[in-house]
Amino acid sequence: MKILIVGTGYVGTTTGLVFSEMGHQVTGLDLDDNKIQALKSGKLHFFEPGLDDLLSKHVASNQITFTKDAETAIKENQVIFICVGTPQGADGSADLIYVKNVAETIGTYMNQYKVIVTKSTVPVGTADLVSQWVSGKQTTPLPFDVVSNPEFLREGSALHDALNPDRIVIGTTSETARKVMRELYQPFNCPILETNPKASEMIKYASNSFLATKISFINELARLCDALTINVNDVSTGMGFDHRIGPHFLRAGMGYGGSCFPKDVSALIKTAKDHNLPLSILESVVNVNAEQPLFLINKMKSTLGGDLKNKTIAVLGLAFKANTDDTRESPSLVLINHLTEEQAEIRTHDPVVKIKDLNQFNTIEETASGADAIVIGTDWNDYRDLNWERLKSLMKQPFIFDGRNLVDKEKVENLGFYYVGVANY
Ligand SMILES: NC(=O)c1ccc[n+]([C@@H]2O[C@H](COP(=O)([O-])OP(=O)(O)OC[C@H]3O[C@@H](n4cnc5c(N)ncnc54)[C@H](O)[C@@H]3O)[C@@H](O)[C@H]2O)c1
Ligand SMILES: O=c1ccn([C@@H]2O[C@H](COP(=O)(O)OP(=O)(O)O[C@H]3O[C@H](CO)[C@@H](O)[C@H](O)[C@H]3O)[C@@H](O)[C@H]2O)c(=O)[nH]1
Repeated sequence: MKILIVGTGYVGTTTGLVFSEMGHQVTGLDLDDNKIQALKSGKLHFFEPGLDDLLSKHVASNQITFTKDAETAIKENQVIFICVGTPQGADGSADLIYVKNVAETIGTYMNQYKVIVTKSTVPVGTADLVSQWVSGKQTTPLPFDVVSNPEFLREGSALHDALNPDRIVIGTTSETARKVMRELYQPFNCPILETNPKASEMIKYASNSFLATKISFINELARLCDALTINVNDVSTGMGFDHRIGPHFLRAGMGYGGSCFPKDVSALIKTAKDHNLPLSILESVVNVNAEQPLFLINKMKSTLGGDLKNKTIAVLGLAFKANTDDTRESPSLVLINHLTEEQAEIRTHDPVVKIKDLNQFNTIEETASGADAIVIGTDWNDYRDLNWERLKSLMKQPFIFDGRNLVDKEKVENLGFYYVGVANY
């Protein structure tokens, strides 16, 4: 099949490469010239393990090509995937400006029947809006169908997740489009749910919101565990053995971040408010998440003598989680903001992310030099087993605040560190 992917970010690039791998002829379209130039030369413009090999392979064989030419790309492809961003708007809703722009561009240039597939995360009712936006730009009425096909991949394991999804959701009312989607997903060995566009759109928000709820649940419980000196990791493990609960997304830490959970939970809350049906559980999920970095800040204050003014804090990790260069809504950056408000001196490190103006150092040793405390901000494997003896000799005071419960507490305590995790006893 000939497939057009509009938006070559984390989702679009991964999706395009997975379809290339399945033998389809893929075109990636983006407005951003830098991204297109990089991708054309086989270079990934973001960090995502494993994806660069697949990119060079399929660029070399021409199984995937990249362009900025929307008109030609739309005319030449019958199946079009919309993979552009849907960031959080000022009122909490998903901003559909990029989706609208793509839909109108398709309407302007389409020359024959198209299957328009929305992979971006979009609120309930967007499939109807996409139809209106496409029709609104057509000068001669041409047939098309809109399909909702949400994406569930995670950054850091995007390729694995896209190749091995837990499920595929196809939301359409068109038999023709359904057949095309079935053929496209035929090689995948997972449940395929066929439903209408609205249910499909809701499944995506419900899934992310439920996962965020699990995280806020365990984070709030961690605060109680901490007060009772109970190891929350043991509690998660014990709960997780119950199949009805499951072991995943019960890791206590600094709260969830990233380009999805914060904005998607917020968008679902806004949808509910618009229908006068407040989602009180999700509102609490957001509140707990906003408070969570303060748990660590308060621990730091009480441990380091009441306040953090002029204390030198080495923050290890800037990405919102391990194995990505994405810092959108990163809990580590939220923590750094709090530390800055507390007038702490901050030194930072990340194996992949480079941010100007963040007093960043290339090595962990440099970052820790003269520090009153090390904070683990991201669960990078690189920080799991450090040369703690050496770091201790470089630090002013041997304090570790582990926002991810990553470090071996016993080991560092035996080396003379004072360790504080998130109810990690
Ligand atoms: N990142 C994830 O892990 C993930 C997972 C599942 C779903 N999603 C959803 O997928 C969507 C995309 O997310 P992302 O993280 O890949 O975003 P991204 O910001 O990495 O990429 C979006 C791309 O779209 C391009 N773009 C914007 N308008 C365009 C236009 N009119 N024509 C062509 N290109 C255009 C941008 O230049 C950018 O390269 C969002 O709705 C997101 O919620 C993301
Ligand atoms: O037990 C856990 C699991 C995750 N997190 C945090 O939660 C956030 C999100 O993590 P994760 O879900 O692994 O990353 P994303 O790439 O944001 O993926 C989520 O968001 C995507 C975009 O919608 C969806 O496609 C995925 O299914 C969904 O997992 C990160 O800050 C994690 O550190 C925790 O604090 N505790």
